[in-house]
Amino acid sequence: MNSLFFKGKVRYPDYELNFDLSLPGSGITALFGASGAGKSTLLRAVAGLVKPENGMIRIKDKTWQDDSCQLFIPTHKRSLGFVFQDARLFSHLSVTDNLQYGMKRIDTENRKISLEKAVELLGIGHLLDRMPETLSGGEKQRVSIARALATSPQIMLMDEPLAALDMKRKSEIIPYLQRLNEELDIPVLYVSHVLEEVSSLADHLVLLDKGQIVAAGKTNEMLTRLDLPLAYYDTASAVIEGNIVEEDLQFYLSTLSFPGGQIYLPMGSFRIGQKVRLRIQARDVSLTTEKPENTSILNILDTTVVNFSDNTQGQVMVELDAKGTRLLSRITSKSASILKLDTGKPIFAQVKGIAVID
Ligand SMILES: Nc1ncnc2c1ncn2[C@@H]1O[C@H](COP(=O)(O)OP(=O)(O)OP(=O)(O)O)[C@@H](O)[C@H]1O
Repeated sequence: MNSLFFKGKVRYPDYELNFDLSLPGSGITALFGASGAGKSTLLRAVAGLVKPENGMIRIKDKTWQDDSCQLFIPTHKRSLGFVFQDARLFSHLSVTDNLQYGMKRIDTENRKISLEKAVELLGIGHLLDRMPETLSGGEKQRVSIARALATSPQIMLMDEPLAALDMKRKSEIIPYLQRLNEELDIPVLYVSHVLEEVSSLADHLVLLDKGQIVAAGKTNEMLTRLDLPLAYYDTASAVIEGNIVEEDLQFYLSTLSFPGGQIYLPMGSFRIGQKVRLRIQARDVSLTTEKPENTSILNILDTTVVNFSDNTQGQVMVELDAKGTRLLSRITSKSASILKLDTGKPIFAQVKGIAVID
């Protein structure tokens, strides 16, 4: 039973959250939605901090709540690591003592992640003797994540862990979260309302709105679905994953291969074989029916039109298929008319800008 299963209803005087979700038991799953959508409430229901009605909360082979047999495991007996927006470290304890505090509560046989491993994964070895008040916001948050990890939890629950940090600190922490995801087999539920954060980190995405689950699925499929609002954000983008297969020292370019083709990237510090995730914004993809020659745009992908949106203020969003990988392109409706856009039509996607995520 390698999956997560959450079902139930949480009722407040002016609000109701309904959920019935089956999610993969590994990777980062983002709970995404506007303020008040119910993301934190769902996380709290998983943690047992609120008790959903008709509830079922199952983490792989462990059942934490099953109302059909009056089972409810209280929060302190659930093996979970909770990370909040503010780090909530014990101010009178050093970093080491903060880390040990959580760990000591776990029986020796259940300690699967050593303190050293948690310290190494979050890169906080140089901070161990410091007191929390001497740490930056980003450092505090890394300690707080390490403290949660050191309890060897069956699941990590993160409630907007980067929200209190500025952009620079955010981008410093994201690689640690990615590493944690690659190296440990602990599922993470990650609450966020920032699309870029979700597309950088999440393998799966649950979209919530006004207490309802709108849709759930793999991140790129969700980002590029034209029937969901994510494709209409100003920063709407697709996320692709591939491997670095070649380096061109003359032109200082690396080639990334993914199922939909090849992409050239500035060489940077990639190594051959490295897995790389890229974000391609819809506004950076233009379309042409003829394969362009003599163009300064290096990345041209062979695609098919899957679907396109109605004309909204002169703009059309186009969903493209590059041999199984979905991309988005935002063009003007005049361009759509010139291109005689139609579903199933083969078309070349010219990618003008790419952001390397990791
Ligand atoms: N203890 C409570 N009592 C009454 N209403 C509550 C309680 N906790 C949350 N709510 C309401 O439930 C709704 C969902 O809140 P929740 O915090 O889950 O949303 P969210 O999606 O996490 O939003 P945000 O991004 O603003 O944190 C809100 O309308 C909120 O006012």
